[in-house]
Amino acid sequence: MEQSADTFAPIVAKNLNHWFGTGDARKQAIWDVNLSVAKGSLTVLMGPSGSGKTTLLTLMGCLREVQDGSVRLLGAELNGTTEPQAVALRRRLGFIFQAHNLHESLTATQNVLMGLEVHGRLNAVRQRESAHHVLRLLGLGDRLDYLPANLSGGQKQRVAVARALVSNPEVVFADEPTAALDKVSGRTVVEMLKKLGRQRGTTTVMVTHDNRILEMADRLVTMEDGHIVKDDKRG
Ligand SMILES: Nc1ncnc2c1ncn2[C@@H]1O[C@H](COP(=O)(O)OP(=O)(O)OP(=O)(O)O)[C@@H](O)[C@H]1O
Repeated sequence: MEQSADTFAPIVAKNLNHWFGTGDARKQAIWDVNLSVAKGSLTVLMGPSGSGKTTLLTLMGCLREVQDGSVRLLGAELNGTTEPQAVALRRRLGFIFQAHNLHESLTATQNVLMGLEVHGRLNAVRQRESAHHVLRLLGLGDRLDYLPANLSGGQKQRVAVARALVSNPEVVFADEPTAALDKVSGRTVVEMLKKLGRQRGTTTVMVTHDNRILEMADRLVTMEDGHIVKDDKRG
């Protein structure tokens, strides 16, 4: 049997549509989106406010029910998936949202889901070591025991990045992860994601308006009014 690149792609969206609201208020936010994301790559979703970037990211990230069309994530079809299957799948993912705030377009439950996934594979000491290791890589080695109230916005954001990466996720979904960061820490975060892509095959899909990140992406996907209007693969 012939196997296309899609067979091995960690994320494949096909003929994906999504609506919000009901009756007269029903509005289509995603229109016939087709997207296959290669393992180990860093893909940026860009486009104007309201163009559907976050909706697409959360559909691909198993944080929103697929209404119409298909999303295959790490080999599993998300359309019609059960909650236990979704929970098992989310354990293999990392989410970096503007996480010290709640994300406005997600429900409280969806926000909590991002932080709740518990990884029981390591004992407490190893977990602590891993957490310290990632925090140090992100330049927070001297802030290990600080409470969030005593951290700056950028430091809190880097803690959120560490939280997402400590479990070695296979796919990372990030929504404006560098918005609260200065130039150097923004670059550190993206370089870390790229390094994880090279070394471990970690795949990242990121929504960003941050021009500083665009040059580091392997692929720039532009959305307008719920459609993919441009798909620029580099390298
Ligand atoms: N929970 C919701 N209920 C109703 N409409 C929604 C909901 N979430 C998003 N929308 C609508 O869907 C469309 C796409 O929104 P989405 O948040 O995906 O866009 P975006 O490109 O991520 O925008 P931004 O850059 O401002 O975050 C918009 O018209 C938005 O108003």
